[in-house]
Amino acid sequence: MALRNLSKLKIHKFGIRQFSKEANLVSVAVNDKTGVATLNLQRPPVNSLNLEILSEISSTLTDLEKNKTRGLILTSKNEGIFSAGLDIMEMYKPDVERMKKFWTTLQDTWIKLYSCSFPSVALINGHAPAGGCLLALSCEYRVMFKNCTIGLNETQLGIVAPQWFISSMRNVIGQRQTESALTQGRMFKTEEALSIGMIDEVVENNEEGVARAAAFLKRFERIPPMARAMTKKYIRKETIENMVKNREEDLKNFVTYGTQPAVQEYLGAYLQSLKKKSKA
Ligand SMILES: CCCCCCCC/C=C\CC(=O)SCCNC(=O)CCNC(=O)[C@H](O)C(C)(C)COP(=O)(O)OP(=O)(O)OC[C@H]1O[C@@H](n2cnc3c(N)ncnc32)[C@H](O)[C@@H]1OP(=O)(O)O
Repeated sequence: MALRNLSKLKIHKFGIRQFSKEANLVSVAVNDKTGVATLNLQRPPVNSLNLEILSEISSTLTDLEKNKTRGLILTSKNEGIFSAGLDIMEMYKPDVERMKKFWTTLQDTWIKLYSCSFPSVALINGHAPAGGCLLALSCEYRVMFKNCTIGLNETQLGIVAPQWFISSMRNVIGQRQTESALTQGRMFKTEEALSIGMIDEVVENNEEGVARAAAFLKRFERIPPMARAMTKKYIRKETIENMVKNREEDLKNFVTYGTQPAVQEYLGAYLQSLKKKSKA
């Protein structure tokens, strides 16, 4: 078994090892035979990404890296919603200190996921707008349920996706499709996402999704992990370096832009529309 730091793991029945740490907004199960970790997002109702869940994702990624995980399946416990993206409550009428911590943690999480040495698959078992789409795009492969939507819809909310969100999409679907998608804030249905290469496979249900994700990860079984990881690092280097170089400025922009009255008004109206929809 390639896993190290076993003090953090406890062995469960059926050959699944589970992190024993008190993480309640995510759960992690590591398959004892394959070394593949499944990271479940579990913040009902919609897995919106607030400071706490991002901190848990971030620390879990650190643990997986230390434990020499052989692969990651990132998915949701709430079938029907992969993640509703950033928790708008973190941006609406914010406490600026928390807002800064929130954004810094999002940056850290993205850096860890985007640059992780192990292969990663997003099993998108529900809608994946905005920040949810970012998480999926940061993985190396995407398997998605039918009848869901995915995309960076920020412009529809009156906000602007940061450069590193844009690069994450451009690196998957190319410049032209990204420009068209982002300027419209377009959400793609599963089949549309497949046709432009935003996702790689469509599945009917969780069982099939897990099998397809595992099949992708199995491709690397005979590839020396070091060579694989270094190759990924070289390919993603420029995108990561650009983000890291500009992260202070990115944080400043987020706070300056996010606290502007016009942006707050848009966010408030958007929150209202979401709440009205859920009450209708
Ligand atoms: C501040 C400006 C800074 C500038 C740069 C910032 C760049 C930021 C980059 C990314 C931004 C984001 O990620 S913003 C989030 C964008 N997300 C969305 O637009 C998705 C919104 N949600 C939905 O479309 C739907 O909820 C869903 C399709 C994901 C699920 O639909 P469903 O019908 O199942 O659920 P409800 O719509 O009834 O929602 C239930 C419940 O959750 C609340 N909710 C939903 N999404 C969010 C969210 N992202 N943040 C906070 N809260 C959310 C919704 O209001 C309902 O609440 P109530 O039960 O209280 O009514």
